Amino acid sequence: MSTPLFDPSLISSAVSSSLPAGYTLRPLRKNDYSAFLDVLRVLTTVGDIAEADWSDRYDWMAARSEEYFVLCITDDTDRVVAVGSLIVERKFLRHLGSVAHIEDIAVAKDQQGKKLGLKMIHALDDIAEKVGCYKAILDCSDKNQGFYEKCGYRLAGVQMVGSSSLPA
Ligand SMILES: CC(=O)SCCNC(=O)CCNC(=O)[C@H](O)C(C)(C)COP(=O)(O)OP(=O)(O)OC[C@H]1O[C@@H](n2cnc3c(N)ncnc32)[C@H](O)[C@@H]1OP(=O)(O)O
Repeated sequence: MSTPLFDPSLISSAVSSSLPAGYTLRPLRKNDYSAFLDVLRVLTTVGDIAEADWSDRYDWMAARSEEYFVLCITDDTDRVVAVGSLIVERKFLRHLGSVAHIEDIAVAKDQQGKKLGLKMIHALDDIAEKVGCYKAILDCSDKNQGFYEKCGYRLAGVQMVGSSSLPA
């Protein structure tokens, strides 16, 4: 079994124990390569990522294990069925406060509707609190607003995208 991306003790035992029988919450591991990327494809374009490039990116995140928290939910066969990330942004304001950014939430199509997305958000919220973030924020499309409201989030502000040549 490969080393987890971050300290597994940060994962809420209350959320873990509320998953359906046989499902587990755990940090991303390097050997999740194709399974993790397959779930992410439910969300958006991932592209063809060579295993060596995956490995380099994984190592880069692992070297920043107090900033990058990538979580997986696995089923009773250890298949990755849901993924989600929390990135900690360190600031000067709020007495050197930190903000948690919730990113890249995806549940495999055949596993949606089992509250796995909700549990993923609750587990990430719990990590945000444990590592001392003063708030957790995310961007989502209109069609997912209701999901995040069910997770306890509320609409606040407007997302703006720059007009530069950067792809959206
Ligand atoms: C910050 C970001 O990453 S935004 C990107 C979000 N990801 C995607 O759009 C990828 C494709 N979609 C998915 O992977 C999933 O459908 C998710 C993550 C949106 C939801 O995950 P699921 O596990 O299917 O949802 P879950 O079963 O936890 O639903 C929890 C509650 O939200 C509701 N819900 C789920 N999706 C939606 C939605 N799009 N709109 C409104 N309500 C929703 C459910 O009905 C449920 O309500 P209930 O408690 O009253 O029964």
